[in-house]
Amino acid sequence: MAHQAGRSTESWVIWDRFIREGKIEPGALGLELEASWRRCKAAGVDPLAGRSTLALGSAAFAALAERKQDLIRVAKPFMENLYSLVAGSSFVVLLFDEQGYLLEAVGDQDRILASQDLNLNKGALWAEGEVGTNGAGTPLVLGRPFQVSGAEHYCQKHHRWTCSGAPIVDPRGKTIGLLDMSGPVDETHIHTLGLVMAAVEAIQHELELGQKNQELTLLNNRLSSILLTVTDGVLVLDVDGALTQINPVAERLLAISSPQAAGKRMTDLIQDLGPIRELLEWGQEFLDRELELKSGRGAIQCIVSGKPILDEGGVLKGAVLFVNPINRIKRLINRFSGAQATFRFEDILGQGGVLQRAVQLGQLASANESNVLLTGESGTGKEMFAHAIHNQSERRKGPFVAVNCGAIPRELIASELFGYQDGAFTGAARGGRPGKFELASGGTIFLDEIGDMPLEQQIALLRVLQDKTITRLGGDRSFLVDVRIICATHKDLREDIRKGTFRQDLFYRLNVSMIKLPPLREHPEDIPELLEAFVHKFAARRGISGLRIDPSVIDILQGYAWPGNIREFQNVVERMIHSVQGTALSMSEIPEEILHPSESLSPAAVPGFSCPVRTQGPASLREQLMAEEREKIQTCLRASKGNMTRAAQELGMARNTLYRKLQKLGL
Ligand SMILES: Nc1ncnc2c1ncn2[C@@H]1O[C@H](COP(=O)(O)OP(=O)(O)OP(=O)(O)O)[C@@H](O)[C@H]1O
Repeated sequence: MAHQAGRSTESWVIWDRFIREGKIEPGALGLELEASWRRCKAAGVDPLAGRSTLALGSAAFAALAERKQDLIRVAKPFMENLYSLVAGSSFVVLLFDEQGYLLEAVGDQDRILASQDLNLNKGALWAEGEVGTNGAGTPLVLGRPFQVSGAEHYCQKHHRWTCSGAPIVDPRGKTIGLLDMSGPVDETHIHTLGLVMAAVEAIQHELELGQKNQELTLLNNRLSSILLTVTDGVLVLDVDGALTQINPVAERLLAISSPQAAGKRMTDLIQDLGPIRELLEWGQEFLDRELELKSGRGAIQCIVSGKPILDEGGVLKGAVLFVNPINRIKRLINRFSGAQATFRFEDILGQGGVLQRAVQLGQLASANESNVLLTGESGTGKEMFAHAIHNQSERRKGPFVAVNCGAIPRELIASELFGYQDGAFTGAARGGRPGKFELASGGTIFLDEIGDMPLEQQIALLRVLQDKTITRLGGDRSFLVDVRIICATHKDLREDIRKGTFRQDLFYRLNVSMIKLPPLREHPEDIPELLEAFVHKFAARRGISGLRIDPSVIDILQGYAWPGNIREFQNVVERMIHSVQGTALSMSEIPEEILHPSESLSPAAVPGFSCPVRTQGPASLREQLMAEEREKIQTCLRASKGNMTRAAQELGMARNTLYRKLQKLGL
């Protein structure tokens, strides 16, 4: 080590001159070292000292050690390893944090103790600004490995040392600490720095691995909690189609436990792999295909989507399947398509005998499962009755699916009712589609306008009624469907049977309970109740309260034939409420067509009209009512001596309404 001794003497001369005169021969010292000395001088570091005077208290050090526990844990074995290479040569291996606080020391205990006068204790600060140029603080300032030997140290007390330090950086490049190896100056060797750098490299690698492991564990935990919480059944497969993982939903669905599933292959769970084959062979993903899976409780129809699992190089490593039982999907479809019955028997207004008889029959029908045929003119409340029957039946929690057979093009009725299989016809959606019968499973299907159903579909419907099974278009399997059927028609089906447009056998099957809903003209006694309810409903919508109903209004409305029945009645009341101005609903709000019905709509012109015929036609009645109203207004005006505001108050109407009425009545 003679050359080291020479270098040391040389350095000491340079150091001595710098300390005394502040001068350095150009090129006498490396640039970084010279810059470090100048920083120390500027910071007022005492060159004759060198003892760390700044140290953390035990609590602060404990907190630091806890923060740095990963670094200390990872670095410690490398420090011991490094020390073992130089054991007995009075070297110590030191670990600092990024500010220069000593975290850990491994080495010759005597040597460490001997350096206590420099305060080489854990928690002591060895930053350059504290103890001058040194093997810890200076590499931390430079941000790179650096060796400081003998008189290269700024403080004289360190001149018997050689120190090699290298910063430790995390995977993102942030300095998190420093490893230093220090020993007697006569042991100075440039390879020492190399050893330290190699150890730092290994520590960094280990830290990176640790972090990746942590990230993987985190990812794994997240994946596990996703698998535990998703509402889909999830099956993870390897490339050979063996199950590697299933979530609890899939366990319940397939009625197998995770350990049982572990030994299974996909072929054990499904007869025909279908799109799963391409998924496992080519990584071809698929969405929402209907497949039949074997569960511990038998076959279950499911909607399945599959995604490949690829490695970084895009090589297929397995697949994941998302499975949903089709019944759940059906429930969702029904919920979002509004397949729910809203009305109950309490909503059906009218205490009249004919209507109440229909209500009683409806209530009887809800107590059993028989098919119901509702007949009656349009707007008599057939659909309302169907809702009420469903809502009072055992099936009230199931879906209520309404199909208007008259509104679907003939050629689509079959696919709409019975669904279709994948590829059943051009334009059919991929994966097939369930029909209304399947969607109504567990509930009620309401076939409105059944009289409009084409003959060939009547045969198919008859089969459903007989076997309680349906076959999708293009499909070869029959499904059992558990559906209650309620039909409605405004037609005379017996007449259609005679004409040959409706099948007699179907009629008898559907007609187990027949409920005939009366036209409104057959129960005019219900008009006051209906009027009051509808007035209340529509007035509330307009924010009007306490509206009186002029008795003449009821009279006129009861005298009208209502060919559109309660639907028409309801619409008329709504229009009247929209035009009402005062605090009473009077004759002037009654629409013209009710006051002066055209011949075709007059009571006598409506077939089956059977309400008591009024002695006065609506037109003369109207004249009489108008005369009454004119008289009433004139009396009021006389009493108020022409004061319009007072007269309007007396009449219970707004001033504007009174003006309008005066005009209309020709006053
Ligand atoms: N008794 C009733 N009480 C209250 N509202 C009723 C009554 N009957 C019918 N309505 C109302 O009249 C309207 C028409 O009823 P619904 O649709 O049930 O008649 P429909 O006989 O099925 O008609 P269509 O044959 O034209 O389909 C609905 O708004 C319904 O709420």
